[in-house]
Amino acid sequence: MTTKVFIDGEAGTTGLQIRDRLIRRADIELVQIDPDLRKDADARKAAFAAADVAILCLPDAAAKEAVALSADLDVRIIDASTAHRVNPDWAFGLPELSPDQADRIKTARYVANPGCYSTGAIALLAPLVKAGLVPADHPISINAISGYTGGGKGLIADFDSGEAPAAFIYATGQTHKHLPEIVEYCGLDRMPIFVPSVGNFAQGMAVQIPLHLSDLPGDVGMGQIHAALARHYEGADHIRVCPIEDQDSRIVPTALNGSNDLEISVRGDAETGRVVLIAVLDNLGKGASGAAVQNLDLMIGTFADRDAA
Ligand SMILES: NC(=O)C1=CN([C@@H]2O[C@H](COP(=O)(O)OP(=O)(O)OC[C@H]3O[C@@H](n4cnc5c(N)ncnc54)[C@H](OP(=O)(O)O)[C@@H]3O)[C@@H](O)[C@H]2O)C=CC1
Ligand SMILES: CC(=O)N[C@@H](CCC(=O)OP(=O)(O)O)C(=O)O
Repeated sequence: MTTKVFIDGEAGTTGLQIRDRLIRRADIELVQIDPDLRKDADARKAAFAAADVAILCLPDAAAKEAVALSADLDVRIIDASTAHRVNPDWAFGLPELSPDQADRIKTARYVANPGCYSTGAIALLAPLVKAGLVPADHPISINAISGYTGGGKGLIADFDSGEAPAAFIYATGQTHKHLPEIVEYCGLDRMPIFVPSVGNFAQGMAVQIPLHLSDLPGDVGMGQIHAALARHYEGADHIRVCPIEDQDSRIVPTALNGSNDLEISVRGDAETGRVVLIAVLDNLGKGASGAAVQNLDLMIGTFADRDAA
């Protein structure tokens, strides 16, 4: 039996990539909508009614509207937007967050995909806070560089037209929309300082968290930080922790483009405890479309279980 999937916002940056990932799959049937009616409430409601799962690749307001439109229908939702990420009625779509998170996603009606920067920051920090190595109130700084597709059609147009500078730093006012989900799912009591930037490359990103280990309680070493992360992600299909022996190779934000993978490096000087944790991922892969398909696959597993029962 095929699963019927409606991608609401299919013509956008995230939607197109999800479509590319699903179009050739024999177990998926895409529910199509007339492109001219893509913002028409009745046409979208009919598409929701025809689908088993809908993936929302829309601005926040349109995503909320989609949830209202489909509330009384038998359709499960994956939302790529920021609208529902810290809503307790939604499962957070990072299956590697904890041992039971994948099961939560499998059975949820509503799944909220993490943001691209958040995926990197949470992957780096949440296991360390949970292990008690980084206190919840520790002063955390997060620096990141993203490819310009992270800004959707608008930013892509700026770079395509040559109007954008080679790189820029933004959101320095500390109100970036990913901060609430980073605080929530890392288990932090204190808002980090977050400094994102964009470079003149289409996709890929690196998220960096510097740590002075001497500021952490106890006598935490770089090896302990690496071991805690390696233990947390042991057996994960899409998150790898690089060997600690590699301290010299360049870290390249575009290295995982086209994949649904995320790679963690623990770099620094073990002697002085000046360490930087780095996550590399494709903002359109594990940071958006790849993650949505990973969550869809978990949810389809639920359908398969139900059909087999
Ligand atoms: N790009 C990225 O790296 C990531 C994006 N996201 C999130 O995914 C969502 C989509 O982002 P992205 O793909 O980048 O954005 P885009 O701007 O590239 O695409 C958004 C799409 O939604 C459509 N749309 C807008 N309003 C409506 C509406 N009311 N009804 C139906 N369709 C509508 C747009 O159509 P039209 O152009 O015709 O207006 C467009 O096709 C956003 O919430 C974004 O924050 C999440 C993770 C990463
Ligand atoms: C480069 C760029 O502009 N990036 C976007 C975040 C991309 C992303 O993850 O978007 P969602 O949170 O909507 O999922 C930004 O900083 O707003």
